[in-house]
Amino acid sequence: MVYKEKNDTIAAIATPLGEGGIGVIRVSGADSIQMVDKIFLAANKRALADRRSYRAVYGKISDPKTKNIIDEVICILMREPHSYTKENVVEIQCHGGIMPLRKILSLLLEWGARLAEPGEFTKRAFLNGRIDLAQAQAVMDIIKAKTDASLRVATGHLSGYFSSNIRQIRDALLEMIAHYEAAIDFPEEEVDNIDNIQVMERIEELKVKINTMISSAKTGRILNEGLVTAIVGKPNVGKSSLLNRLLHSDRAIVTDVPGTTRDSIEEYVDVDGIPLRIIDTAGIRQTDDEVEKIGVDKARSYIERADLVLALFDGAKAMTAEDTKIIELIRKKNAVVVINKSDLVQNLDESYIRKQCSDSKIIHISTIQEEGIKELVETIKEKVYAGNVVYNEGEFVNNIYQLEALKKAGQHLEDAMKSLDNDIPEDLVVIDLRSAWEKLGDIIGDTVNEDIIDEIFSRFCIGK
Ligand SMILES: Nc1nc2c(c(=O)[nH]1)N(C=O)[C@@H](CNc1ccc(C(=O)N[C@@H](CCC(=O)O)C(=O)O)cc1)CN2
Ligand SMILES: Nc1nc2c(ncn2[C@@H]2O[C@H](COP(=O)(O)OP(=O)(O)OP(=O)(O)O)[C@@H](O)[C@H]2O)c(=O)[nH]1
Ligand SMILES: [Mg+2]
Repeated sequence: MVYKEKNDTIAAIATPLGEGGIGVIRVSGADSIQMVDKIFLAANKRALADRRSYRAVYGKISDPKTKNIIDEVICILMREPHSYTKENVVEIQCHGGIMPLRKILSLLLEWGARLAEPGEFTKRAFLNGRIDLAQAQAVMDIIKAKTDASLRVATGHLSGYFSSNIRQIRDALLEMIAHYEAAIDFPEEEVDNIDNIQVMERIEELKVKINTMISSAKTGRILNEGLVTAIVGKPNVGKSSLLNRLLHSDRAIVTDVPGTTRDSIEEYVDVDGIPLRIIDTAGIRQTDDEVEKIGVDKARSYIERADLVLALFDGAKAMTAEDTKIIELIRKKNAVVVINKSDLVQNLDESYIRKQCSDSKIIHISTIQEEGIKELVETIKEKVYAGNVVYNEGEFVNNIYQLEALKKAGQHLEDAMKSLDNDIPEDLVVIDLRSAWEKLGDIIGDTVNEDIIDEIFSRFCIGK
């Protein structure tokens, strides 16, 4: 890789700004230890420069010019290459308020440090070879994770699980490329004759692996961003009650007046590790009320946009024209039919729903008695994980950048197969194989260009 980064000394506040127990300022670069020594006085008077790596040293930060003491702190010393960035790192732990943090940072800037860009510490960890690009992106996913499952995906990526799958495919490609190149360069020599059929079989295997990863991206995205779940149904069936039940709180207003919910409400909820973005919609019916009409239109558009629709019916009442309208709207969607109020005497004829929505599961619940909620949650989970051949969460593709690179790599392999099929000269096959190898390299940051790297790290937070 032809990518050079100045290794000047950078500093940033690494903890959120607010009131907290402790705040951390991070300094990284060749001069970081000498720089901190200028403003830090250890209780035992020894300079950090004389201390061994991975020491915590108690002392005070003061302004060398005014001699004013700013805060009492603990400094942690990590010498290169044994630190996060593989450079000399000092972390200053002060009291967690904005004044000590800002004053210490500005002193460091005054004494020669440069303010770190967002993600610059992790970028250095990447450029200095501690982690690859997929692992670096996982660091940010860990910080952003909101549920157990999304955290598991991210830690799987950070531990290199995902990257090693990519590396295996790349190694296999490189072996094929080398073989072909030897045959092209030394046609007279005793290079093993290449059996194209055998090569095609091996490419096919690699393509299956890539496609498996591509198909995991849908679940990966859901675990990262949340499953957009719309609760729809005619007025008064208990949509808002279900939202509240899943949220374990009284978020939405529930009354026995049909048409209570006028606008859609969106809430984020962790359902057994799966992040759901639940939308409680206005009951769908013919109405002359102008405001309610807008709600109904919105409900329709949510059915279109949602990843999953929970279609609610009132089990205690006979089917109405409004119910059949709902059925018509959800028939071809990824939907679960939920029949509510199972605690009451049942009057709903389900056979029509069963016939019309033959692909949808039907679940009976009572939001009041909390019946069937567990089964509903299990069904949602099954839907999220369905169709994945990958079972280890650390292998899920969870970002668009990786997905696009995988798709392009798959396309190049497809092209290589076509060329082989049509007896196109081997040097052209090699070009396709090499393009696929390069695209996979983008994912782990082996072949990727500088602009893309900058773009990726610019989305990180400050101090990371
Ligand atoms: N205080 C602190 N906590 C942190 C970090 C940090 O940089 N500082 N991390 C990041 O932001 C994460 C941990 N990641 C890290 C990864 C490697 C090394 C490191 O110094 N590795 C050395 C020494 C390992 C050893 O003693 O065996 C090495 O691998 O050579 C430090 C943190 C989360 N917690
Ligand atoms: N018996 C019984 N009543 C329920 C159940 N779930 C909801 N209800 C009642 O049904 C009525 C309507 O509930 P909501 O949650 O407001 O219904 P909604 O579908 O949001 O209604 P709109 O917002 O008007 O479209 C309320 O009186 C609830 O207490 C249930 O499981 N059993
Ligand atoms: Mg409602």
